[in-house]
Amino acid sequence: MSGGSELREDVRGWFARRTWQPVPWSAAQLFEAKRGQTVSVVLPALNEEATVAGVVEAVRAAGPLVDEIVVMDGGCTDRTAQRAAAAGAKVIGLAEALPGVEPRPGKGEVLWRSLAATTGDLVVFVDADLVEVGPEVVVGLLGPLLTEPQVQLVKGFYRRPLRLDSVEQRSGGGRVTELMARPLLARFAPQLSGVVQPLGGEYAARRALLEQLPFAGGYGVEIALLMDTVRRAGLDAIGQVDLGVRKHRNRDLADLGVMASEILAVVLDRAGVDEEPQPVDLVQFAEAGSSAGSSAGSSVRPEAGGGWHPVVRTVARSGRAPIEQVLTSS
Ligand SMILES: O=c1ccn([C@@H]2O[C@H](COP(=O)(O)OP(=O)(O)O[C@H]3O[C@H](CO)[C@@H](O)[C@H](O)[C@H]3O)[C@@H](O)[C@H]2O)c(=O)[nH]1
Ligand SMILES: O=C(O)[C@H](O)COP(=O)(O)O
Repeated sequence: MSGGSELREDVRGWFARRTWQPVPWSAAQLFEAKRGQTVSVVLPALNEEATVAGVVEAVRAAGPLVDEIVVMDGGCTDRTAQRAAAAGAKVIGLAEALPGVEPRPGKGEVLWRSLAATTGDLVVFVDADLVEVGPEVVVGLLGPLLTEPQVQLVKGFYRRPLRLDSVEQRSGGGRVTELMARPLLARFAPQLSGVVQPLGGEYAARRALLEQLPFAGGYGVEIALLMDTVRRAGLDAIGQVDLGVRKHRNRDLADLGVMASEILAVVLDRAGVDEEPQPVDLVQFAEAGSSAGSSAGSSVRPEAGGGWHPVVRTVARSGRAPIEQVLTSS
């Protein structure tokens, strides 16, 4: 292991200027600072019936700071939509958000379409699988946007417990962040290495920025937004706030392998290394009788036989052009 180097000067300066810990604003102060601006909070949700209502209630507790709460139904087959609506959110389906544009799978697609389904000048994204969450998520993320005109994108950061098989470790979450995203940023976008949680699903931005950025289709969406924002607007357009502790549904390693592959493809694209990537067959291994990953979006083709067998999951990079191009042409 190597170590002991200094933080880059640009990163050290940015971290000092653009990191807020702890969050210094109250909801009431920020409500005053809105001055006519409106706020939409978007919860992307794919089968989150166990948690979505709790997240909606947490956002509602931010009071009049928030003008609309939209749960984007990413194709749920459970009771997410009913529970979100009962908790007070507007629920919008993918096709409804952008009629005439065929929906594609993936989280980035859900977020991209949410821009067509909402109107706020400021847009806050909060994952729908969070547990033990409160209004400070929204308050914290809006603070820099409402008080620092130069800031355009605000990422949340937190301590991340890891909860597997009903056992909770105090930290250890953010496995893809530590093993894939951070090493990739160090190599291809080191000016972003001061971002504590580059993959975090809790962030806010000015609509004017989001509508002008392309959106990666799957789980590459967050790292792409970071890389595209810094290229377009510079490091000081990004801020980050300490949101305390974040607990969510921790996926299994096989699913995270797919997520990591999607992130790799997006970073290589943005870095100009692999701008026209072909779909990749990610080969993972499962023991007979177990399931290697369970999420939708990738093809799973277990081979016959006992013992260990390969499971092939195809990872294709997809993405959308800036939504302003769609909205202005329709
Ligand atoms: O096709 C999808 C996939 C996910 N989601 C929703 O998006 C949120 C986050 O998805 P999840 O699968 O729980 O992601 P994580 O394992 O938590 O991954 C982390 O890292 C990802 C890559 O940066 C981010 O997209 C996530 O927000 C971030 O929490 C949840 O509300 C999902 O229901 C969709 O709506 N559609
Ligand atoms: O952000 C990440 O690194 C991935 O979502 C994985 O998170 P987890 O290790 O907390 O499940």
